[in-house]
Amino acid sequence: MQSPILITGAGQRIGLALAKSLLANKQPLIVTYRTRHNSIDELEAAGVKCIEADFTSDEAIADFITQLKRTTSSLRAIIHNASSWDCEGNNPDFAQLFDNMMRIHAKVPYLINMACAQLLQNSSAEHSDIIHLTDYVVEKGSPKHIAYAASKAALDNLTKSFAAQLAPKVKVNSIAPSLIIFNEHDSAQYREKTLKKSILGLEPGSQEIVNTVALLLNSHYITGRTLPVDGGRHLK
Ligand SMILES: NC(=O)C1=CN([C@@H]2O[C@H](COP(=O)(O)OP(=O)(O)OC[C@H]3O[C@@H](n4cnc5c(N)ncnc54)[C@H](OP(=O)(O)O)[C@@H]3O)[C@@H](O)[C@H]2O)C=CC1
Ligand SMILES: Nc1nc2c(c(=O)[nH]1)N=C([C@H](O)[C@@H](O)CO)CN2
Repeated sequence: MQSPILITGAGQRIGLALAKSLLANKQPLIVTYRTRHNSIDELEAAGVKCIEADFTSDEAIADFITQLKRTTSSLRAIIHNASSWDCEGNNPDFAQLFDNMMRIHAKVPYLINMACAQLLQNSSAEHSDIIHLTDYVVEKGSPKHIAYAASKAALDNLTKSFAAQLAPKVKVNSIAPSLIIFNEHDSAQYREKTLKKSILGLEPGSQEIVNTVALLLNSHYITGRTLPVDGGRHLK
């Protein structure tokens, strides 16, 4: 029996695309969701263990970990996807924003990884994986998303530490996307400006991350690294 893969924040967009792709390959899944999108009903009907988790406090994180450990004794992989793309322009309470960004992007992955290392070791697969979804802005910062970028940089650093600590059984890597999919509310002006930020100039869609996750899951020799998925944005 294959050990399940855990995906956090799988109710929509990239996380949901990852869940659907892995499910299509008969991979057992456990997902977290905050909002009960219709997609969660569909995943549940398809046999996915869906755990409600709004990671807004240490207690909520601990409660999720307790539920997870009641659900499985092993894990093939953990994909830390849950994220909030919030910014200083939307939040005058910078202290609260900073705490929220650090919690969802660094504290949640840190605490789950610390608590679940043995579950990953228990997998019957040759390797287990932790995959952190970071962001291109780890490389250069982001003047309009300062706390967000710093929190993703913290997550990037966790990749290196956990890779060293959990080798050789567990590989730990980051995927650092730039634009993958726009949000529904993004204006035509924002879309045009954003597409010009990379030298490939396109909105690739979630499949690009699905492919990158598959590459990492099938690798036997990549760990402690970041795979950039950014259309050559660094060359602009
Ligand atoms: N989309 C893109 O172009 C890019 C994405 N990335 C990264 O890729 C990953 C996936 O991106 P995308 O699909 O756009 O992500 P979303 O912005 O759609 O968020 C993913 C999920 O995270 C959940 N979430 C947010 N806050 C919390 C919380 N406090 N507790 C629990 N769950 C929470 C959301 O729940 P709910 O459904 O309730 O809102 C949502 O379903 C993210 O880590 C993102 O930072 C990086 C660069 C570009
Ligand atoms: N949690 C999220 N993080 C990010 C998103 C998003 O929609 N949700 N979007 C981006 C942008 O696409 C950016 O990469 C390009 O403007 C970044 N992070």
